[in-house]
Amino acid sequence: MEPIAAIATALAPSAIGVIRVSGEGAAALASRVFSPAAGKPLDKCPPRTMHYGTMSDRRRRTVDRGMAVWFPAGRSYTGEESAELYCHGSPVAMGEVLEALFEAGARQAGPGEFTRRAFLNGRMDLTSAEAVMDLIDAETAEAARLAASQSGGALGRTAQAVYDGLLDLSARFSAVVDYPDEDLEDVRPDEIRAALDRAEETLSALLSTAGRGAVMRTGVPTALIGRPNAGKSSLLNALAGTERVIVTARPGTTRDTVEEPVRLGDVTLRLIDTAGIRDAEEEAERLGVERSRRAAAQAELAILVLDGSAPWSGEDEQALEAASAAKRLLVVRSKADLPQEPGLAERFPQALSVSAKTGRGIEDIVRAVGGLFPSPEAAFTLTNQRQQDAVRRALEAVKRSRQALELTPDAALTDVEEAMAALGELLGATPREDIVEQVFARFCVGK
Ligand SMILES: Nc1nc2c(c(=O)[nH]1)N(C=O)[C@@H](CNc1ccc(C(=O)N[C@@H](CCC(=O)O)C(=O)O)cc1)CN2
Ligand SMILES: Nc1nc2c(ncn2[C@@H]2O[C@H](COP(=O)(O)OP(=O)(O)OP(=O)(O)O)[C@@H](O)[C@H]2O)c(=O)[nH]1
Ligand SMILES: [Mg+2]
Repeated sequence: MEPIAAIATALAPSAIGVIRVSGEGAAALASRVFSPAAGKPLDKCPPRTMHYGTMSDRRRRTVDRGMAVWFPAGRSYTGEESAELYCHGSPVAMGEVLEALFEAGARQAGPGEFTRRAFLNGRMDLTSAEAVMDLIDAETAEAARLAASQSGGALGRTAQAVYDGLLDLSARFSAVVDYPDEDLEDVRPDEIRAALDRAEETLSALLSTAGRGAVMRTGVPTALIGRPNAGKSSLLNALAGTERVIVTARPGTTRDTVEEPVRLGDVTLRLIDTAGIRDAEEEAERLGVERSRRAAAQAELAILVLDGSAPWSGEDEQALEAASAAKRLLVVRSKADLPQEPGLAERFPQALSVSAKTGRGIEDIVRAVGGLFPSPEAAFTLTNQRQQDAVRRALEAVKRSRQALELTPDAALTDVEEAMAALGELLGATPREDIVEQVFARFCVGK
């Protein structure tokens, strides 16, 4: 394809900046802008080796000294002939080098265009391409790890295995339907049933993780809920390891919700400190309490903070109710360094006992959160709506096929093809051609 070029690194003064070129004649094109110090032009140097030299602008004046490499077609990221120039990370100098590349025949690459070419050249499926983008955008270490695994094809392989199973099924099916006179090994209904059940199982497992990917990308929205003075703000500070929010001995200190990302073990929480829940008289506090309830309702996790040194009260009751609106609930008894109120432990035997003051029990919270949000298997985690939609459609079609099988096998085949089309979308493959190809390859019809 036509050569494209772009600055691949951030446009900010930095130690090194990389310019990338990909497409037909990329090496020769880069050779007109980069001259190796050793004398031989870059495209005559061995590929995939680094060379030191000078970079020139449009008028062949030296703008930088750096390194360059070229990759032959078939052995590069995009699959096309490519080159990379390693300049000093000066936005201005790199802009000049890029202009020179344009003058030599490249055009500016669009967003994601290198990866799109890698996909078009069959070097990765669509889920891997998406994972490359997810990795770059990852805000949490966990999300980065997931994306790295998926960019290597973990999710794609799972979807591909389901696709291959359905392809095999429909290929046999089609052969029977299209060539009824040929002596073909018949497709046994129980085999079909088993194959469809396997597909359904895997697709269900995939769908059950939907949403988890999105939560992980930015962290788990987590509301700290409790009555005034329970110790919510102190707990946030203890978990964050800094005095992020105001703590005072006066009940009703926190009014507005305050959010702070906190990494606990493998999981990043977006901790939301909230106003203590009670029947507030003053308007600002009342509005604050409303926000607390809303934060809990929208949270993936609520941490209910009960003052371990004080008896259960009606306000705790209200807080428990508010916290229960979250998807998950973790109960903690605070102020473990003070004499404890025995009634609370009886009422909530599972509650963790923590002290923001001494740090006792904080490790238990980290462990509990890790248990609530275990690192999902990359092969089964859908990270976006597109993937979710495609898998949901595939699953529905497989279920329909399973039902149709008992009555109208022809309809069952149509549904299998629909499931494949949905998975094909997920992977970026095209099913129809594959089916035809397999029918002839595997069954030698017409021999
Ligand atoms: N310098 C540089 N670093 C980079 C990239 C890049 O394009 N250039 N990448 C771009 O995003 C990422 C790495 N991805 C890459 C994937 C494949 C190949 C590649 O050349 N593959 C060949 C050779 C494999 C081998 O030697 O075993 C191939 O698959 O045939 C390069 C980078 C991150 N780091
Ligand atoms: N001894 C002891 N005191 C604590 C602990 N945690 C909080 N406190 C005290 O309890 C009081 C209230 O703490 P906060 O963290 O402000 O409580 P809160 O739940 O945020 O209260 P509001 O913002 O009013 O809803 C303060 O005087 C804290 O010093 C603890 O672990 N041990
Ligand atoms: Mg507070």
